[in-house]
Amino acid sequence: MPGLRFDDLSVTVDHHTIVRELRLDVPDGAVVGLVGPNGSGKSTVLRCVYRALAPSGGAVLLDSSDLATMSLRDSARRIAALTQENSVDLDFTVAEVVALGRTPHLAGNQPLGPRDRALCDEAMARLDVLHLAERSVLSLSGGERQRVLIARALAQEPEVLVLDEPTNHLDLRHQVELLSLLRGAGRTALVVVHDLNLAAIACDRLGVLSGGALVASGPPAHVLTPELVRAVFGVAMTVVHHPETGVPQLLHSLSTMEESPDGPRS
Ligand SMILES: Nc1ncnc2c1ncn2[C@@H]1O[C@H](COP(=O)(O)OP(=O)(O)OP(=O)(O)O)[C@@H](O)[C@H]1O
Repeated sequence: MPGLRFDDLSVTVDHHTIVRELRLDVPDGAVVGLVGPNGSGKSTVLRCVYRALAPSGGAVLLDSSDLATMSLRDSARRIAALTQENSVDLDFTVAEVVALGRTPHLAGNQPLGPRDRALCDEAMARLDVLHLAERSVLSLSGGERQRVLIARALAQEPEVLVLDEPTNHLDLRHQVELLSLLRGAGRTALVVVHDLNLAAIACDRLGVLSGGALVASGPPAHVLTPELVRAVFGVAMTVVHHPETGVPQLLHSLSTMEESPDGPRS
């Protein structure tokens, strides 16, 4: 079961509590989705995993060890992140950006070895960017860049993948390919997903955040009820089940928006 564990994690910034006593497990090999409205604390939780933020209370445990007790280099070897802040503003080639994923495994200025190169090539092939290897990342489309950054995370060979909205910018085929890859990789992953239907397909379990607190967690079929979606997102949805897989999917129409006291929201 060890993987990632949030042990009463709290984050307070400027006397404002953004994440409140989060208890959630991401079991070894499982894909867990974090969902919730804008500003509910999802990215903040991820930041504590890739250590851009330190918890104000509680801890994040990796294989039962508190991340705060590990060196940054050690956790960087074990955890790869695709973040909202990831930027590729420098004029690097795709191959160079993906190679950065190997940095935590290399000593000093040690160059890439044959195994490092093979891992980078494999990651680029899996994300369908191998043909772009020599292109400048500055010349790529948004979806191509996103795939390059995910390839970099995979090339790192992490124990845990932390992905903040990985399907952003991706077209339908690349969304499906990425989610299949995540499902098939057998790698522990914590993923922020806005699209509840994609989350239901891709994740073994979901954690629902609202106002910084975990309000539900469990398999998508247990969590994604019309009542929960209405309470957390303020939208009335119809839940149907995929005829072959049984996975829940949410249907909505604009007429199902909750009415505000002033009338329907525009
Ligand atoms: N450094 C900070 N100082 C003050 N407030 C912050 C800081 N970082 C985050 N917040 C606030 O904490 C809340 C949670 O932010 P967070 O980015 O974790 O939300 P989120 O669920 O990922 O949102 P979204 O779906 O919009 O990406 C927001 O209201 C945000 O404005």
